[in-house]
Amino acid sequence: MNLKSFIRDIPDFPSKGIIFKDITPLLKDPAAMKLAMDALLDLVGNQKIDKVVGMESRGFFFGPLLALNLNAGFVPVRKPDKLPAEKISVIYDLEYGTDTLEIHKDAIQKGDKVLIHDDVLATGGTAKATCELVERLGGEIVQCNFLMVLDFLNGEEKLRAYEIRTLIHY
Ligand SMILES: O=P(O)(O)OC[C@H]1O[C@H](OP(=O)(O)OP(=O)(O)O)[C@H](O)[C@@H]1O
Ligand SMILES: Nc1ncnc2[nH]cnc12
Repeated sequence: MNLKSFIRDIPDFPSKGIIFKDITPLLKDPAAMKLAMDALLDLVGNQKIDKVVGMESRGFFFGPLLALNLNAGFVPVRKPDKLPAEKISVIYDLEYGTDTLEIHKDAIQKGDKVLIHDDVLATGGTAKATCELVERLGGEIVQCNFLMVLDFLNGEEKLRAYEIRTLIHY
């Protein structure tokens, strides 16, 4: 089974010139989901993880599954004004605009070993911003893992300080 065959291109979404990589065909197929989850877990190996941090919204699909399998907690990093308790924020650049991300102040303990997970690494703005939030709270980033990376956007350049692992390259 080839995971790439479960990811479809949607041209000009969400704006003209963007080829959107849609993972909903993968999500609706249980065998493909299991294959992707097991492969993401293999990327982590037996490294100790205390918290899996997933970014809104597509980091929420696999993030909690990875956390359960790693015997770790799951921490959501969310778009503005969604988290209810005390939080910190960071502004970041997207392939198509800018946005803000937030995390609860009590989500990470000092010294927590953290796995960052998202579906796509594009320009790297989202992942870099998330790493900054985690580190401001004292977390240690063990790995950032992604279902796919859009190599032509050079996101890995922004994340040179971290271990980056990805299942699929475009
Ligand atoms: O590497 P970057 O250029 O930062 O882009 C990657 C991010 O863009 C997408 O999320 P988006 O902000 O579109 O939000 P969504 O998951 O809610 O659709 C994707 O799920 C990543 O989080
Ligand atoms: N081209 C793309 N497809 C899906 N998600 C994205 N996030 C940023 N760029 C993307």
